[in-house]
Amino acid sequence: MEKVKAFAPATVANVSCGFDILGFALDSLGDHVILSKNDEKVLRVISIKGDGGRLPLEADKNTCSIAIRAMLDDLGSDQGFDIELEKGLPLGSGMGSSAASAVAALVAVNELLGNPYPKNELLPFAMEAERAACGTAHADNVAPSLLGGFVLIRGYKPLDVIKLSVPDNLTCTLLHPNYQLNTSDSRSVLKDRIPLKDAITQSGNVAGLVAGLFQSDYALISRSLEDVIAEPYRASLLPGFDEVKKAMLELGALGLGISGSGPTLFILSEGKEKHEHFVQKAKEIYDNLGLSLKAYFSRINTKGGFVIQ
Ligand SMILES: Nc1ncnc2c1ncn2[C@@H]1O[C@H](COP(=O)(O)OP(=O)(O)OP(=O)(O)O)[C@@H](O)[C@H]1O
Ligand SMILES: N[C@@H](CCO)C(=O)O
Repeated sequence: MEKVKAFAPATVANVSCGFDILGFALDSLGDHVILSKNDEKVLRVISIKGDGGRLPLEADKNTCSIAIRAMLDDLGSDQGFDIELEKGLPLGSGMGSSAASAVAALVAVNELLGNPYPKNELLPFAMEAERAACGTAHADNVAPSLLGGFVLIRGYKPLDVIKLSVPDNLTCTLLHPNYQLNTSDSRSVLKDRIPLKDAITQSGNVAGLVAGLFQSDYALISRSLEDVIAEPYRASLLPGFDEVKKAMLELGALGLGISGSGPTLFILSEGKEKHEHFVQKAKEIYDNLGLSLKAYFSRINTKGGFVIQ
C-alpha cells in the first residue's frame, strides 16, 4: 500500500474538573490526513485545506509531520512521506485541533507501515506534537482523539491511560464563539500552586465524575462538573462566560465548562432535547456581545482515529 487516508476526531479536554487528565471524543468534527510514501526520504506537508492559509507547511512546525517524525525516529526508519491535511475544525478553538491532525497522521502512517504499533502506543508520538504546538505534552486531547470515548490519564510518568464508561444517552453541545484563543496563552493565566481545600474539592469531583460515568448516574455527573483549578482564572479570558453558564444551567444542562483551553464551551446533557434551546439562548447572549456563534451537537465518539481507505 502506497497511500492512505485517515480521520481523527475533535475532542473536549479537561471536562471541567479533570484538568490535563480527562477528555472525550466528538463524533462529527475532525481532521483528515492523506498520506503517501515518497522515495526522497523526506517528510513534506504538500497541502493544507480548510485552515485559511494559517497553518505551517514546514515539517518541523506542523503537528502531522512532528508526530510522524517522532514515530519514525522511534522505529529507526528513514521512509519519506507526503502529507495532505484537510482541517475540519477551527484553529485555537479548544476542540483539539492540533491533536486531531497529529492523530490522523499517526493512524495513517502506522497503517502504511503495516501497523508496527498497537494504537495506544502511538500516544507518546502525538504528545510530542502537542508539546511543539502549545508548549506542554498534555494527553487529554490526543488520547481521546486516538482511542475514542471518555479517557482518563491517570498518570503521565509513566503514561497510564484508562478508557471510561460512557452512558448511552450522554450528549454534548459545543458553543464556539468566533474568536481564537491559543492554548499557550490560556495556560499562562493558571497558578502553579493550589490551596489544599481546592485540591480536595477537585479530587472529589474527578472521582464523582468517573463514578457517575460508570453508573450512568446523570445527577452525579452533573454535581461533579465543577472546576476550581482552571476555570476561575480562564473565565476572565472568555467574554460572556458567567452569563452563558448561568443561562445553560437554568435551561437544564448537566454542566457547562470550558472545552480544553477555550474559547469553545461544552455542555453535557442527557439526550438531544435541549440542544436547540441552549443554542438559541447562547446566540442571544453572544449577539449582545458582538460575537457570532457556531454550535455543534455531538454524541460521544467511542471509536477514535481510524483509517478510511
Ligand atoms: N496541523 C495543525 N493543526 C492545528 N494546529 C497546528 C497544526 N500544526 C501546528 N499547529 C499549531 O498549533 C497551534 C494550535 O494549537 P492550540 O492548542 O492552541 O489549538 P487547538 O488545538 O485548537 O486548541 P486546544 O488544544 O485548546 O483544543 C497553532 O499555533 C498552530 O499553528
Ligand atoms: N488540558 C489542556 C487542554 C488544551 O486543549 C489545557 O487545558 O491547557
